[in-house]
Amino acid sequence: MDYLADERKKAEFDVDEMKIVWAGSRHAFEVSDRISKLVANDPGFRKDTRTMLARKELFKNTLRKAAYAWKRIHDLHLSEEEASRLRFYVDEPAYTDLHWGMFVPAIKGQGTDEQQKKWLPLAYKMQIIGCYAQTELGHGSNVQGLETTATFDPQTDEFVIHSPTLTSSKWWPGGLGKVSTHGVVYARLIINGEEHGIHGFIVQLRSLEDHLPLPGVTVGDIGMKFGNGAYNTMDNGVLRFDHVRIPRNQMLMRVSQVTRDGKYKQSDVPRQLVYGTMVYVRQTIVADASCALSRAVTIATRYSAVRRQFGSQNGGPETQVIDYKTQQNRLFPLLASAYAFKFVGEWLTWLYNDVTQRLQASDFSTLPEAHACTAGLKSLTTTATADGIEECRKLCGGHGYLCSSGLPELFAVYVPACTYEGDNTVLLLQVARFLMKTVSQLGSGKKPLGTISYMGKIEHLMQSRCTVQKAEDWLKPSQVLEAFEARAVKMAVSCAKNLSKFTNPEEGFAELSADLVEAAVAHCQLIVVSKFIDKLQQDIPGKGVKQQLEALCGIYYLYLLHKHQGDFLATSYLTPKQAALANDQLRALYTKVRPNAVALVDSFNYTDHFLGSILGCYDGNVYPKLYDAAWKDPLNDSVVPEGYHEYVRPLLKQQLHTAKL
Ligand SMILES: Cc1cc2nc3c(=O)[nH]c(=O)nc-3n(C[C@H](O)[C@H](O)[C@H](O)COP(=O)(O)OP(=O)(O)OC[C@H]3O[C@@H](n4cnc5c(N)ncnc54)[C@H](O)[C@@H]3O)c2cc1C
Repeated sequence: MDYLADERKKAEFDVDEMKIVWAGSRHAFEVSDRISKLVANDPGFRKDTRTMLARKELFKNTLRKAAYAWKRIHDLHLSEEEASRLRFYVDEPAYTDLHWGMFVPAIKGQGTDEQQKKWLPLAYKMQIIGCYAQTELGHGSNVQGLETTATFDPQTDEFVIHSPTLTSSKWWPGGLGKVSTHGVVYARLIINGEEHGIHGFIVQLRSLEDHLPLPGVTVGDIGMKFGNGAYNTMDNGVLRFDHVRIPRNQMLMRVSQVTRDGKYKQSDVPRQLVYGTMVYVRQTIVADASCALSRAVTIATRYSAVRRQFGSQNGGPETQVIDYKTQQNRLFPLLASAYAFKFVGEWLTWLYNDVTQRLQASDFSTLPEAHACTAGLKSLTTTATADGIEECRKLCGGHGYLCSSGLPELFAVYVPACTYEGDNTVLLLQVARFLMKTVSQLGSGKKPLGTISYMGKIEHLMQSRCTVQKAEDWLKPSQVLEAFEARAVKMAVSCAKNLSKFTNPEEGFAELSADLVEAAVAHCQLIVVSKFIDKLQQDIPGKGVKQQLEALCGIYYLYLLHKHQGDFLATSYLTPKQAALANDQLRALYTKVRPNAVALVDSFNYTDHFLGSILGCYDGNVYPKLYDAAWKDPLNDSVVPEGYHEYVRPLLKQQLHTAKL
């Protein structure tokens, strides 16, 4: 029986068409739909309660699943697109993620054609398994502080890779601890006693015969991480080198090279190419954010429609918690954010392709802007998603704290996204530097491009005032864009003015860094809002689909406007009355979205297998499932718990004796 059938009947739009919008195209929907069902119905991918497994068992289980996934991909002759969907739906953080997500892109982005020809076929066939070994015990964000050395030996035409200090130990690379045979290792290049900065080297770590570490290599796992199951399926590792020798041609030499006679030279390929890889990796992280958030929101929305508390009138049923305005005010902006992040992620994929094409034509004009924008969006979307998953847990009350809700695990797996591939605050500071540079160049005739082009309208934006007179005026895209642009410009200009008061700019940057981060956030929120609005300019078929997306877009920007109204008021763009009208419109949109909420999360098309949540199950039959699951807990495998007679009974006996009962 479908306990959410009545909710589904309320939908005012074509859910099947919305599924296609969410997937990106009909083709993408069909592939995703087919592969998600294939995974859900294959007993080899059964979801176990990972939290109940000890670490060794957990890891073994993950190895089995990842290997099984690999086998299925081969047996079924899946295309690369299908294979990547399969790995996604198997949903087990494993060495394969980093092999495909970091090791392969690093070789593609930084290896010469010859190096790619040699290493990529081995990596594609998984005859070697690779990790990405950059971070060390002593340094992560500050890459220039890495201490591992790669010293060129002209006698033997080799590099000697060495870890000179404890803090130079590689620390964190996923897949390194137990599985990888190779790594792209980042180290300081030294030739003839002279330093040439940090470079990547392909280093074999373990034997391809018996998988033992090669001489001079000390490697292991760094230990348990946050949560019990979660990211502990991954073998994040520690690695030390004791004068390990590798051939010269294993330095990744697309951008800079070391010749046979020990000369260091830049190749024809410009250094900026490395940014292309970063843009690629970060756009995948933004796509992951929309996925993780939509998953949490599905669980919280379905459960909020099932759960009833208070408000019974004349003996009727109690109120569904989704009908409380406070619940809507916490849940619907997250639902809207999931869609917003999806669309900005799609646009980032376009941006990556555009940047790649331009780079091939030696056009680097858009690269700094693309770099700042991917760094900022990675930061903005992962922070909002991590916070959003935790909010969804709270939206599910007590039951959200049970592992069977799927939310604790989702949170524990997701939250390191705020740290890996660049700490979110450090990334926002990079965006702020870019903003300050743009402001400083405004008078020079250099035209700001792409997502920063609004800075070209600085004179107008600095003077402009909001013209909203009634709540519905907040539905005009041009009005909304101007509000977000004016806020972003004014915050950036205010930072630039304050910075100019310092004689030492770096001192000023450090002192004002908290304000700079806020200006960067304002800029990034503008990007997300504008890409959502752009999406709505496209032809979107299907009854009511566009209207629902318009309502979600409105919720996204009006919620931000309400949350950050201090910014908008302080920059004098809005009056308090106009801010209040924005809030009135926001409430009206909640009412519009409410009957469609369950259908809007159905549009993500997640199987129960993928959701892994009793609270989020499609049929809404939550209570019997929770009750049954409780009895499967290992603690319930006998009536009297192990340890009771040993520890509790003697104490009890003692108490009974003293109390003379
Ligand atoms: C689950 C997980 C997987 C990972 N996988 C890999 C991997 O596969 N390969 C790999 O090489 N690495 C990996 N890492 C490491 C990761 O990339 C680093 O942890 C990350 O870059 C942050 O660096 P850090 O640890 O040095 O943090 P720190 O830079 O030490 O951050 C500590 C605090 O200092 C603040 N801070 C730092 N610098 C500044 C500044 N200039 N101004 C203001 N505040 C600052 C930060 O905001 C943060 O609050 C992984 C990490 C995790 C958690």
